[in-house]
Amino acid sequence: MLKKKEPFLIGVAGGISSGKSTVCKKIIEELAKLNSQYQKHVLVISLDSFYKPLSPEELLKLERGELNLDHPSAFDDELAYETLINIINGKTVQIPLYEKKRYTFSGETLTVTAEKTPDILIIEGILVFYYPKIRELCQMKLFVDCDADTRLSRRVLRDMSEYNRHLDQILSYYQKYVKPAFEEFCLPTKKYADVIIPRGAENTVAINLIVQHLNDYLNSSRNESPKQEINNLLTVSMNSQSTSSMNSSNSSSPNKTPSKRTDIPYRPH
Ligand SMILES: Nc1ncnc2c1ncn2[C@@H]1O[C@H](COP(=O)(O)OP(=O)(O)O)[C@@H](O)[C@H]1O
Ligand SMILES: O=c1ccn([C@@H]2O[C@H](COP(=O)(O)O)[C@@H](O)[C@H]2O)c(=O)[nH]1
Repeated sequence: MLKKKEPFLIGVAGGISSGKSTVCKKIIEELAKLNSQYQKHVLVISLDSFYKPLSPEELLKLERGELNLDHPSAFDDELAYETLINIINGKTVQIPLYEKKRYTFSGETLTVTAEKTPDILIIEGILVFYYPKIRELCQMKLFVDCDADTRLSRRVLRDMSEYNRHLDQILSYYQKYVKPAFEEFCLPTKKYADVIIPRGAENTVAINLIVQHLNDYLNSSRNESPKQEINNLLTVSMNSQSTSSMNSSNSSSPNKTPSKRTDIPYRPH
């Protein structure tokens, strides 16, 4: 068997509740529709998996609404970068799954082995394009655009119905941290996007263009054997189902490699 091509890395950024996870799922669904004998594996990782664990003191601060989880310092971007590099290099990695509701890791991990190296790897999160090393690793950068009112109303609904949070707590946290962090750290990264997607997954024109580009890339991956068919959409995230893994497929076709990336550092075991 010939060596498998390294994964094509897509970054998906956008404000809170802008529809990042939904766009990822839609891309996966549409890719799967372009069905043929070559099964393709798409892995979605959430930047949530790289939240820095909170100490008991920090948890108390969070309870008092005094800890900013929307700030770049809340994430271990170096660990996120190394994990992406290791997946790209076909190393086995453990990705911890995060539970937003409880502000902590679930204790479960997703193991990505060399055999399970994806054809397409997606990293999604509010600050994916904030960190230069992660941003520069992405071969396709998508920014999901959504107005602030819609995002806030979705956030209120989610936090109240799924996380049992109180309205006054949600709104004060939003005003104090979420909105300023969006304006200072997330929105300015929109300029790095290759594609800005208004209306998120509803934007079928944008989704179809993206899927077509990915399908061209997948069709150029001729140096591999057909993979076994796995289940369609295996959701592994404990929060908003943002870390998910699935197979899609493509037909055989021409050799075309849209990849821009040439300098992936090699990380030994
Ligand atoms: N285009 C859309 N139209 C209507 N509702 C949407 C749309 N995209 C996402 N949603 C809903 O908004 C909420 C947040 O979407 P999600 O994809 O989880 O956002 P994010 O990953 O950016 O936090 C979910 O309840 C989702 O079903
Ligand atoms: O434990 C946590 C960590 C973060 N959050 C909030 O989530 C949003 C970002 O999530 P999206 O899915 O991208 O909308 C951010 O505003 C954090 O404050 C949380 O609720 N719990």
